Amino acid sequence: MILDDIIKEKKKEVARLKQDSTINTSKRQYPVRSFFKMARSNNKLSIIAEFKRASPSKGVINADLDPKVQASTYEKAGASMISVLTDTPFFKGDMDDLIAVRETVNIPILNKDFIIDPVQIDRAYQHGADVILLIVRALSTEQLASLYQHAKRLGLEVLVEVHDEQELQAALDIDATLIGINNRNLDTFEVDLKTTEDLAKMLNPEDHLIISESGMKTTEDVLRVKKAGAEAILVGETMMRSDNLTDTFELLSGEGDRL
Ligand SMILES: O=C(O)c1ccccc1NCC(=O)[C@H](O)[C@H](O)COP(=O)(O)O
Repeated sequence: MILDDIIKEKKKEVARLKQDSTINTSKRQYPVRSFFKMARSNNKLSIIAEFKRASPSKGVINADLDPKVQASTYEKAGASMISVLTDTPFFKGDMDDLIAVRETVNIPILNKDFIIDPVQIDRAYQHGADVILLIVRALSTEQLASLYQHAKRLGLEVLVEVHDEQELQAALDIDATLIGINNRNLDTFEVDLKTTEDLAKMLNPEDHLIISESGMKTTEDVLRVKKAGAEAILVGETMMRSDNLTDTFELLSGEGDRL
């Protein structure tokens, strides 16, 4: 299973990070921005645009893009947040990508990685992330609760990612507010937007902000998850392959034609 392989690598990375004396949360130079407030004050769907060079399901997507150029274009095109994949072995990203994006834009930044230890949260915080990702599938109940609390203590928001009812219950048990419903099954890589339709029914929009993640390519895709209750979408591949991001944003806002 790919997630097991990724977590194996993360354990090695965490061991290295624990020896890294430059990780220090007091070194953060940026204010923490709230994605939740931004999305709630937005009277339309919020778009989270992802910087993702490669992925296990698609291989290399676009290895050569400059994170500063791409981030600046995302911000100008109307992104509410930028998700930066900082995993190297499987996604060909790194923390320098996040640092470059933080230096370039003013909107919130999500550090998309496979977090299993507080040291990864400290590193994300130090370098200017505003939101971190916790994938329920990758964590024990205890790890999920303690990593969530660690991030909240630093003032970060936490996107808690789920793919089925049991995982959603785990997210509800820790009182998560930002719920990412991943339409991609991380075992099979199959993408089904019905995942958002099914799980969103279990959530109360007053208490939870639903972010539909993965597999969105067309206006119809977006309208479908929006109708199911998503207030935000997280889009990687479609953004990274786009040669006209203004058009892509228009289409994914539900304001244009089929991509
Ligand atoms: O994208 C993958 O292949 C993948 C494989 C294993 C774990 C995570 C994976 N993706 C991370 C993501 O959640 C997506 O990058 C994100 O939702 C955007 O998806 P997409 O718009 O389909 O690129």
